[in-house]
Amino acid sequence: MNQDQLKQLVGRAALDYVPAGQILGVGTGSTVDCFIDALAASGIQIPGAVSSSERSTQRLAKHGIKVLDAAEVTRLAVYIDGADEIDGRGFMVKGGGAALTREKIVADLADQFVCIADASKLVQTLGAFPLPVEIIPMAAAQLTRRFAEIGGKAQLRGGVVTDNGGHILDVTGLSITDPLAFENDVNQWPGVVTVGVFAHHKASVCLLGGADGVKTLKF
Ligand SMILES: O=C(CO)[C@H](O)[C@H](O)COP(=O)(O)O
Repeated sequence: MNQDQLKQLVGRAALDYVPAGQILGVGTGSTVDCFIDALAASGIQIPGAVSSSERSTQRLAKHGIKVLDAAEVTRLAVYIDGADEIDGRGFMVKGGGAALTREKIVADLADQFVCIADASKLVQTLGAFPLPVEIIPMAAAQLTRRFAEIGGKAQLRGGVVTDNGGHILDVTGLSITDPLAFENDVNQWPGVVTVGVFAHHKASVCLLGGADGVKTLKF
């Protein structure tokens, strides 16, 4: 199976976690696109979804799935989203699709984070994938220097403006051995909107698609 087929496989597997009759949190990315398509085809009835991006909102709406504002809900049982990297403890790097801030906001509303990913996303240590950081544009130069101080090389993602009007720095050269401390630390830097380490909002479950099918990792 190629990567696209694995994404479709885990997208379908995630249907088992959809709480019928309840509002669902929906992430962003190509794996989530597969999930949204599978959800629409499944016939599972939900009253609506809280979406983490304009991209997912459009796809949900295209399928006739009602999209609710985050302010309309106080709690979600389940949030389903992809990841750029996930480690053996459920800590993740996210934001390859530039939706990390809204993803963290929707994840914060949810009791359970179901990560759907192909097996290439499972890593020993976070950091090989360039770490996305949403920033206030004015802070780009100073934040680039701050990342350099901890061994990271930050590059502005050209031509990208997030759904929130922010910019994205992609940071290479990091080895994130303590994701909780790293997230705490970088979140304090002025100009950082959201760092793409999801440690405080880690996965509860990961459905990992590989050659042998879907493996369920619980954290
Ligand atoms: O964090 C994300 C978007 O901001 C995505 O979940 C992450 O980039 C994985 O994307 P894909 O499913 O396309 O591999």
